[in-house]
Order: sequence, then C-alpha cells, then structure tokens
Amino acid sequence: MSDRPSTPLLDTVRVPADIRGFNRDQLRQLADELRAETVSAVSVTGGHLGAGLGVVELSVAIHHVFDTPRDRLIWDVGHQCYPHKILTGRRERIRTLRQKDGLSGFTKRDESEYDPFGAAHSSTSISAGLGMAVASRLKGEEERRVIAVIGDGAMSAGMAYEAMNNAGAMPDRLIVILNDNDMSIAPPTGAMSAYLSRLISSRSYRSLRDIAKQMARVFPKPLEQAARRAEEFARGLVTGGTLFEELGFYYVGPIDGHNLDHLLPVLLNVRDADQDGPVLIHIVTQKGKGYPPAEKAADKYHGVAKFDVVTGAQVKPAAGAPSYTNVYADALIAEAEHDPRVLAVTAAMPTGTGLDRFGRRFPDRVFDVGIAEQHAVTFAAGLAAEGMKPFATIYSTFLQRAYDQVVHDVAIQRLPVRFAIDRAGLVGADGATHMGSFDLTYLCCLPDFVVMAPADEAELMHMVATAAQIDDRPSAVRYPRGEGLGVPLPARGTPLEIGRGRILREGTKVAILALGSRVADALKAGEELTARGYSTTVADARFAKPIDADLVRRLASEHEVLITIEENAIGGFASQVTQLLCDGALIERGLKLRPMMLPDLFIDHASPRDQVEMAGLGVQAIVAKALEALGHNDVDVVLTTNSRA
Ligand SMILES: Cc1ncc(C[n+]2csc(CCOP(=O)(O)OP(=O)(O)O)c2C)c(N)n1
Ligand SMILES: CC(=O)[C@@H](O)[C@H](O)COP(=O)(O)O
Ligand SMILES: [Mg+2]
Repeated sequence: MSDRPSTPLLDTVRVPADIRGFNRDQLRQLADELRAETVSAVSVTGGHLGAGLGVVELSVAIHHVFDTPRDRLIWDVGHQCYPHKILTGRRERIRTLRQKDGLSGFTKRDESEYDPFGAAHSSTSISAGLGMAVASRLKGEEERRVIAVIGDGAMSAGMAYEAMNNAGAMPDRLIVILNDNDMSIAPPTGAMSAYLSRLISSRSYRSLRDIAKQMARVFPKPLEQAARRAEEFARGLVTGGTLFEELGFYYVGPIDGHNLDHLLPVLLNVRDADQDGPVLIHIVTQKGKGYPPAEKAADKYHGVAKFDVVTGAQVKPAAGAPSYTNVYADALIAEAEHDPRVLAVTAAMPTGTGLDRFGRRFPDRVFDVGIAEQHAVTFAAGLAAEGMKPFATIYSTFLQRAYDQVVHDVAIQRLPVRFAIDRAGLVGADGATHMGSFDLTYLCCLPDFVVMAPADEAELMHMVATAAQIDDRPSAVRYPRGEGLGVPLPARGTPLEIGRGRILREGTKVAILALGSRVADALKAGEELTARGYSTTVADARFAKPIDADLVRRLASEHEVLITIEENAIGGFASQVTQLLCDGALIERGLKLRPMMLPDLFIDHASPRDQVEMAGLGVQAIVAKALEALGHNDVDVVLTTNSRA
C-alpha cells in the first residue's frame, strides 16, 4: 500500500490521456492536487522542489493539450519534472525519487516513454527538440509536435543560442516554451536576463484578448472563437520585434504561466496552427509557486533536504566537519587577501561552489557568467593571459562541456588558469549525469597540466595555495562533494612541492597508492591488511599529474603488490602510474599491479556510501583486491578492524 495522500482527481489519473477530457475547473483542481502531492513527495525524499512547483499548471496544460508521449515533451535540465512524473504513470514511485533503485530526479529515457530525452545538464532541449522535429519530417510522420520547455537560466547558455540560430532558419515546427521565473539557482545574471525582464515589464502580461490578437497575427488559422473574433482587431497590430522574432521564431507572450485560462488557448492554437517554423511562447512563472516557505526563501527551495510540510523546516545534517566547498572558499579568500590578482569565476553556481562566500569578501573579484562553462573557461584564459590569477571554479561534471576551451584556449597556450573542480567523484542523489567521474582522465592526458586531489580539507588548503603559485602552466585541484574529515585547518595553505606524494603508513608486502577522496579508505584497508598479517604501506599521491615517479618506483620495487586507487574512470591517475611502470619494466619483474577505479558503467543515484560500494572502491573491496593479488581467491572479506567504507 502506498502512503500517499488521497486526492480525488489526481487519484483518477494514471496517464496523461486521462486528463485530455477534463474541463478547466477540473484542470485547476488537478493542478492544486498535483502541487500538494509534489510538496508531500519531496518532503520525504528531498530534491529539487522550487522549479517543479513553478511548472505545475504548465505540466497539466501541456499534457491536457498535447498527445504525449506521441508528441515529444522535453524538459530542459529536467529538475522541474516531478509534477510531470506524477502525471505520467510514476506517481506510485514518486517517493523513491533520487534513492537507490528509485526514480531519477531528472528525465530519463529508460525510465518512461514520456521522457523522450534525458537531461540534467542545462540548455540541451532546443537542440534535441529540433533534431526530433527534423527526424519526424524526414520519416514522413504526420503531426508529431515537439515541445521544449527551457528556463530563463538555461537560456543564458551558448547551446540555446546555437540551437535557436539553427531552428530559426529551418521550416520545422518546434514549440519552445520559455519558462521565465527570473531565477536560475541563484538570481540570474547577464544581459539576456536583463533583456527578458525588460521584455516583460515593457509589455506586462497579455490579457486574453491581447493574446488572441497576437495569435491571430502570428497564426493565419486561429482556431479559438476568441482568437477569431480578435483577428478583426488585430490587423495592423505591430508588437515590435523581439530578439526571438529576429532569430526567426514566432514569439507569443509574455503570458501568465500559472493562469490556465491563458495557457490553454495559447497551447491549443499553437498545437493546431499549420504554420511552418519554430514558435517561442514566453511564460512568466514564480519559482516555488504555491508553497509559502518556498516562495519566501531566497533560493525558492531550488534543492532541499527532507522537510516538514507545515513549517517548511528542512532536516539539518548533524553538525560535522566543514564541507570541502566552504574550505575551498576560505582557502581562496586567504590567497586573495595576499594577492590582488586572485579572482574567481563561476558558471551560475555561486552557492554550490562557495563563491558566494568569496564574493561577500571580494565582491569585485568574483564573476558569475551564467550557465556558460565554455565562456567561463575562455574568459579565465583571457584573464590569465593578462597576468591575473583566475580560479575557474566549476563542478567536474559541468566542466565536461568546456573541454575544447580547456585544451585549445588554456592548455595549448600554457595559460595559468587554476581549475577548482568541485563535486569530483561520486556525488550521490543526482546520479549518473552529475558524477565527477572523468576529470582526471580528461585533464591528465593534457601536456604540462598539474592535477591535484586532496586527501582531506587541510590538503585542499595547501593545494589552493599551490595553485595560486603556479604561474607558468594550467593547474587543477579536484575535490569531492560533502564534508571533509574534520582535520585541523591552518589559517592559510602552504604550497606543496609539485609532483611529490607522501607516505602515510609504512609496510613491506602490500602498497596502496591512493589519490584524493580514496586515501581515507586506503588507510583503513592498510590497517585491516596489516592486522591480517600483510604488512601494508599506504601513500597519498597528492598529484595525479605529474606523478611522484620516485615514490611510485619505490613502492613498486619494495612491495609484492601495488594497488592504485582513485574515484575516477579509466585513463586517469592509474594510467599515469602504469605508463611509468611499463616504461621502467617493473611490471615484467613480477610486480602485482592492481589499479582500482570507477567501473566502466554509469552509476545511478544512490547514497554516496552505496555508490562507493557499487563502484567497488570501499575498504572491503581494497582488502579483497590485495588478498586476491596475494593468491587468496574468492575471499569474502569481513573486516576485523573498525574500518568501514
Ligand atoms: C551545464 C550546466 N551547468 C550548470 C547546471 C546547474 N544548474 C541546474 S539548474 C540551474 C538553474 C536553471 O535555471 P532555469 O533554467 O531558469 O530553471 P529554474 O530552476 O529557474 O526553473 C543550474 C545553474 C546544469 N544543470 N547544467
Ligand atoms: C539541477 C542541478 O544541476 C543542480 O541543482 C545540482 O543538482 C546541484 O548539485 P549539488 O547539490 O551538488 O550542488
Ligand atoms: Mg529560471
């Protein structure tokens, strides 16, 4: 039995086809129930709330008007899709959101036919939608609509403009709904955001009559009675070209995205018009709409922990060690106090990266460039070319988008951009799309890059100080999501010798050379192995590139088994180590080398602890790996020490 609250209309909805015959009053009631159900579900799972609350009416309206899943509906980013999931056959599982084996927090193709395109990184919807529209035309399909819903924040990214530039010159019918809530995760920045605000304030909301007039002008075949009547008034009405019209879109709006009386006729008209070319419907909504604690919060409850529905109070984690993010911010502040050239760049993630903290201390030295990772990197390259010390502070997963900029604009020119890569490794509930699995691979292959990973938060401070001093080439420090280990912190980091690791525990038979977030578990595994009679050395590599060649050679020549371990996919740290050992022929001399890394699969949402186990990188897995190398096959490792993953 489900513990979901009973809701009279929502209970009758299993799939969107069930609401196609609803009248407006029923749709309004459905929207109210859907909002309450969304709040109730997220209160027990945590997750992205504010964005979904802002598109409740839109979700109802789209599924009422369009023939989903035959018509394709793409949610940009996908973090606003919980109401959509509830309406599309996933209500029974909605309280499993973001948990192991539960529903994803984003749209996902293999989860439902109502999710025709997966997302989680922003600003992909117009491109994907255009591809689908063109495919539909080429296949000769009849009347398949494609709808892309994109937020004002996502509209700040280059990909959205690349897609509009393409779509505006194509004959294909693509319906883009710009969901403008004047929010990104933080308040939006940039000239486009200011333009949208001006567009809204210069036109205010369209009245129904205004909308009808505008539609009559835009679409030659207005189907609604209201629109037909309004057509008479519409002749000669010139609304002035918006940027979108200049790009070849039919622009409709701005309209109140919470008002079904306005949304429904507009969507119906757009659905039935036989107009060629793309349409952009500009709707204005409120992030967090209808749930007072979210409406009042500065972040509109973008992402929340579990919370009390009545008060909105979120469950606070027990006070623990400071997060890597905050330690990074403090370390950067400490560097910036000593050097006015230290600057920080974020791509729309000021809170997630800790740069809001830095910005409170140095408001003129932090740059939020919007959801624009590619630009962020090349902007930082420009700063570095002029002698500044930019810290491009970007989540590992989002830096993927800017890879050519990292290679072409930074690395080839040896520009000393400092990459502070947050959320490196396993990230938990956001799942496969947000894993920081690849940064070591994609950075360590670049000539001359310095790549560091701290074993704890004090090490992070030292690595930030090291990066601040590296003036002749690019460098990166990658660190995990969440809390540090609670070690004492200096007021300011001390620069490290580049390419030098450190021994943390001396042994004779097994050596574990660990990087970054895996060092702590490596130490526990070393303790366990030693307790079992296999004297174990544990070393912290500190640098994934350049690796400490002396240390690696020493570990390889003095031990029977050498394990490397990192929270990254193949091609990262281990690849550097094996290359060195192959060159030195140490492997041929009988070394049992066992590289441990993330497995060759995309790891879905689960708790970080579960993910470490799923990845086979926990304490038990390390111990088992060593025992297997020593010839003990099929060992079922039960830890004898206090070591836990
Ligand atoms: C490429 C990329 N960079 C950063 C993010 C992090 N991110 C997720 S949602 C979001 C804000 C999106 O704002 P908007 O599109 O307006 O949606 P809203 O939350 O306001 O509904 C950001 C920056 C991301 N998902 N993808
Ligand atoms: C949707 C999105 O991309 C962000 O909201 C992301 O989920 C934030 O992740 P953190 O919680 O790790 O900051
Ligand atoms: Mg927004």
